[in-house]
Amino acid sequence: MSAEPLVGAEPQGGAEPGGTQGALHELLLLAPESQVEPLSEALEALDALSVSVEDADADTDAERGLFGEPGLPAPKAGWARSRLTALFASAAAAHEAQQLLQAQDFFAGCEVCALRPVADTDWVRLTQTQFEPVPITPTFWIVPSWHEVPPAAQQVIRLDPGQAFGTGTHPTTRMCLRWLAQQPLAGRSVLDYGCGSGILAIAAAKFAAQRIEAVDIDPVAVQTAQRNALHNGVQLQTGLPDLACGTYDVVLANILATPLKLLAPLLCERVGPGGQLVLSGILQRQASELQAAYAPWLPLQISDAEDGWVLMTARAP
Ligand SMILES: C[S@@+](CC[C@H](N)C(=O)[O-])C[C@H]1O[C@@H](n2cnc3c(N)ncnc32)[C@H](O)[C@@H]1O
Repeated sequence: MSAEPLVGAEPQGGAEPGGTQGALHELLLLAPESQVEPLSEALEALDALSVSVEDADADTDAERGLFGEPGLPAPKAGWARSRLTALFASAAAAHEAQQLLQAQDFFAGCEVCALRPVADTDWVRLTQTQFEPVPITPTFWIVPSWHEVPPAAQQVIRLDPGQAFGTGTHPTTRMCLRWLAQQPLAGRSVLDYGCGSGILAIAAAKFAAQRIEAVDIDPVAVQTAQRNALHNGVQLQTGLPDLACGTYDVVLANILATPLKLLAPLLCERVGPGGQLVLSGILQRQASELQAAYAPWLPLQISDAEDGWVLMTARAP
C-alpha cells in the first residue's frame, strides 16, 4: 500500500464507452480510518495492480495531519476519512472487486465513489503482456487463449482474464492448483466453494476427479465458470452456494480469511469421512486465527506458503 498518487492513471471520467472492458480501471472508495487496512489488504488480494490512500478531507477545514516519528511508519493506516484508489487491469476485475467488497462485513461504513477507465493506450496489448502462461508444476500450465501452449505443458487449462477472479496468476490460486496437481484425484468428488473463474474445479476435472461442483455467491462467476469449463472440455455442475449439498472427498475454498472463518461450520460439514479441506486466501499472520476458528471441527495445518499467503489443509477422520 502506498500513499503516493497513482502514476499514469489520469481519470477520463464519464460513462464507460464500449470496448474499454480490457482497459485499466480505477475503483475509488471512501473509508473510515478503522477500515483502511482491511480494505487495502482485500484490494491487494483481489489483484489490484496498485492501491493508494489519500486524505479525503485534504484541503478542507476537516483536514487533520497524520504525524509519526521521523523514519517510522505513519501512526495509523489512514485518515479519519480516507480515499482509496485501486487500479485494476480490466473493468471486469474492478467490478468484481467492487461486488466482492460490498458483500463483506468490513465494508460497513465504506462507500464506492466511482469505477472508471483510466488513460487511453493499447489496452489489448497491455493486457496480453500482463497474462503470460503460468507454470503450476513443470508439466501443468495455465495458458491464455492467445498464447501457444509451451512444449513442456502436458496438462493445460486455457483461461483468459475475464469477469471472475482466478487466472492462476495469484499465489492463493496457484497454491490450490499445486495442491490439486499432487493429489490422487481420480474418481474423487470435489467442491470448489467460491469458484470465481472455475479454475480450481476445472483443474480437478483435468486430474480426473468425478462429481465436481463449483459454486459462488456471484452469478457472473457462476456463468464464467460454466463457460470456462466448456472451453476446456470438462464437465462441472455450477451454481449458487445452495447447489452444494451432501459431502465431498475434497472441499476447496479460496476466499478471504474473514468469510472463511464465518463459513467454518458449513465448509467442514461438506467434508466427507477421510476427506480433505483446503483453504486459501489466508495471510501468514492470519493462520492461527483460522486454526482456532476451525478447531471445533477439523485440525487445520499450513501446507504451503507463497508471497506472504498460506494454504491450510485438514483431513477429516
Ligand atoms: C478469491 S476468489 C477465488 C476464485 C477461484 N476459486 C481461485 O481460486 O482463483 C473468491 C471467490 O469467492 C466468492 N465468494 C466470496 N464469498 C463467498 C461466499 N460467502 N460464498 C460463496 N462464494 C463466495 C467470490 O465471489 C469470488 O468469486
